[in-house]
Parts: sequence; C-alpha cells; structure tokens
Amino acid sequence: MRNKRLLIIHTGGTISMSEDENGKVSPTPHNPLLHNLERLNHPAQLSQENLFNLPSPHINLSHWLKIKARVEQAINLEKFDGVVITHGTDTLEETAYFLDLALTLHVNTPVTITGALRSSNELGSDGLLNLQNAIVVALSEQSRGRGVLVAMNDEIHHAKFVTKTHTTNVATFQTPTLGPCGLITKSGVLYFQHLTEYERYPVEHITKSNIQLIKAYAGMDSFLLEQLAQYGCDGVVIEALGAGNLPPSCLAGIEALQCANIPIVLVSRAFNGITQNLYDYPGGGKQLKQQGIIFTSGLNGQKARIKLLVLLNQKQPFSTLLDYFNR
Ligand SMILES: NC(=O)C[C@H](N)C(=O)O
Repeated sequence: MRNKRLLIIHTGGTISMSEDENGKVSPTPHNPLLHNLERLNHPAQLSQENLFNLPSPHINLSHWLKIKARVEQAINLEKFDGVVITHGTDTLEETAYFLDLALTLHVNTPVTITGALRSSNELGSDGLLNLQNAIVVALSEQSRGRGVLVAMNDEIHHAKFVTKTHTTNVATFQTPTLGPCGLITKSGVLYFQHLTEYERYPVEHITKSNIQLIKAYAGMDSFLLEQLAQYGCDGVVIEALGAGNLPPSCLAGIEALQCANIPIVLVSRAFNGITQNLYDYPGGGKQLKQQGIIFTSGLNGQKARIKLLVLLNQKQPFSTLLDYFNR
C-alpha cells in the first residue's frame, strides 16, 4: 500500500516565528518549520507550501477564501489524502470554523489545523509537537467525516466549539462544556465524541460581510445598536448576559435593528453552557426570543458571527435563519 500524501499549508503565526535576543517574537523571512519536517515521525509523504506568513490578527475573510480554495484544490483535484494547516493561534478558531462550514469537498478527507504558543527557537517550543499531532490526526482513517479538526497539545477539538482560553499557555485550546473530542496518544488517535450533525454550507462569493459583534454589559445602552441600525449592516451578533438576557436600557436599540430588518443572533458571554429562553422579564431571554432574536446553542460570539456570514451568503438565501442556528 502506498504511503498517504499530505499537504501542509503554512499561513504564519507563532509556529512560524522566532524570538530575538530581546525576547521579541516576529515572523522570519524563512519559515523555520520548512526545514524541520525530517524531525517528525510519521509514515506519510509530505508536501508543504507557504500560502502566507502572517500573524493571525492579520488574517481576514479574503485569506479564509484563499485557504478554502487551496484546500479544495488539494483534495478535490490533486487528490491529497489529508491537509494540515498551520496558523497563528489568536484567530485559529475562526479560520477553522469558517473552513468547517464553507469547504466544498467531494470526499471526507481530513483537514486539521494547528499552531503554537511558543515560537520555533523558544525553550519548550510546542510547534513541532503540534504539527506532528496535526499530521497524525490527518492520517487517521477515524478522522474522516468529522469536519475540520484542531489538533494541539495532544488533544483533538471540533472546529465548531474550540476556543482559545489562555493568552500564552500551551494548553490554551479548549472546548467549553463538552471537552475535547479525542486524544493523540503514542499509539495513535482515540476519539470519544461525535457531533450530532456536521454542517456544511458551501460558499462561493461573499457579498454580505458587514456583520458586527457586540458584547453586552451591565447597564448597556442603545447607542451602538442604534448607530448600526442607522448606518446599516448585514447582521449583528450580541454576546448577551447569562443564559441569554439583555439590560432593558438597550432594548430600544434592538427594536431599531429589527425595524431595519437586520438579523440579530444572541450568544452568551458566559464561557460555559448554552443560551436558553428562560427568563420572562423585560430584556429576559423569553421575551427576546418572542421578538424574533435568534438564539444559538453553544457557539461563542466569533463563531456565531461566522455562521451568520456563511448563512447570509448562500446561493439560495434561507427564508428562516433560525432553523440553521438550532443545529
Ligand atoms: N500563538 C500565536 O500564534 C499568537 C500570534 N499572535 C498569532 O496569532 O499569530
């Protein structure tokens, strides 16, 4: 049997950076990862390329579309058996989830994404180990059909729920409420969770991309919401309080957005748990839901923003977004 062919697409981030003598970390003209692959232990035939060399706070929608196109070409046309993407960790979860929703793949070929918290020449650098993790996951037959997977620190997480939880700790990537969906062990991968549904909404062109993300706080007023209603945007995601409640002082802003036909998606600013329409008081979840605000189950704000982006840019627009946010 031939060895599996994997493509590694580098996009930048700390995993491709180096530290200087003053302790400052920055991108290097030559990606240090490119020359280190022989140190890894795997049975695959590897190809690699630098698509970008960007810190992940520089990554935006146009980069997501380029990564998506490259992955689709690699899998659908060049018939790679798996794709590994290296990426900065700050926005890794967003790139992962965009790809998870929007990739058009003809087969269930694994796509994994990884990064590092310590640059290539730092003591305890985690980049090579994480790359090895991502390769092992991409090579596993068990990874097929699970959507885009984040492999780091010997854990596997679904793109949908994983989030960066610590600024610098190597164990930063976690899946709140559920935990990882699998582990990477010395003898291979071990999965113990499946999503109930793997969603895919292929996107070709993005025309509606002005989707704003706002965090609620005690005493929040209507200022920002009214500004958005007045100037116009394609959608608003609000990180609400607790199980999905808002201060009554911002309800005029909600009404203004609804009068302007701007869809509003509600997530919780709480780290764990899901939003629920529990409370029946002004600004309480029950009343917000009755007013037509879309509640999500378990997505954080930045992920809900991506889901709204992808759903609003389908060829056939959905008459009701709500059904898709319940998945
Ligand atoms: N650890 C990292 O990769 C953080 C870096 N600022 C980035 O996202 O590019």
